[in-house]
Amino acid sequence: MDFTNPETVLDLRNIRDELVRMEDTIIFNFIERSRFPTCPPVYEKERPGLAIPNFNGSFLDWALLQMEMVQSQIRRFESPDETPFFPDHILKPILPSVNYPPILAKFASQVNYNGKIKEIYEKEMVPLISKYDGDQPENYGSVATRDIECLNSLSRRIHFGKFVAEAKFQAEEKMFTKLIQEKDVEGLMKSITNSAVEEKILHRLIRKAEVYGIDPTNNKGERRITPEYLVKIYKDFVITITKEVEIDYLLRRLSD
Ligand SMILES: C=C(O[C@@H]1C=C(C(=O)O)C=C[C@H]1O)C(=O)O
Repeated sequence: MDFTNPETVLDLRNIRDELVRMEDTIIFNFIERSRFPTCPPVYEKERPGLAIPNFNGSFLDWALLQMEMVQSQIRRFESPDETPFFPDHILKPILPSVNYPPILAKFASQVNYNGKIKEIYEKEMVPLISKYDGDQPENYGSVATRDIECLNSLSRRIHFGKFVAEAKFQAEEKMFTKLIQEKDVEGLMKSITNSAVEEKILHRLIRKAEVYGIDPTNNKGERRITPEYLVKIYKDFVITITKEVEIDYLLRRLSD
């Protein structure tokens, strides 16, 4: 997949191959996060002892914002597959523009589900992937660093739904145009859903969690990530929100 060559990006086989590859990134980021407890103060706004001057947000919010401000200056968010959590705060790149050819509709950057992704990650995923429910102040920096890696990999995977939607729209433009004009959300959901692909993903995740999630030298049988939790995260959140992105993108597509 080469973002300077739109044909390679809008080939659904290439997109699905990239989604498979992203599974490994997400699983290994979860494994790294699973070394630490939940550390609730990291996610609390204006937590006493963690208060950051002149900033209204949590310790994680502050760390994520700083990271995005730095990475925006090295051109990260020029890439069509990167979506910021703080779009109003990214800075002008210090590198010359790559001038990627247009791949998605002009409104694509407005389809941003990072607020929802971050809320679900903090409330639903962190309790499932953390070592235990507890606090470890000496590791707040490590926890925020791991969380940022998890959030970025989840965001890229879920917002790939825009490429999936564009590829599907171009492959069946007449059918999707009718559904969009009729604002038939149910019909759109039915048309974009491929249950066989989803089932294959969930079965593969179980195998990957069984293989990656256990230290073969660990004779206590301790797991670093459970297959059940990984399937729940993908089924209830990752795939579900990816399809919301697809529908949102398609409902706007005729405005391009
Ligand atoms: C991503 C696609 O669209 C839908 C979403 C999927 C997912 O998020 O994994 C998988 C299949 C489809 O139901 C696709 O068709 O590959």
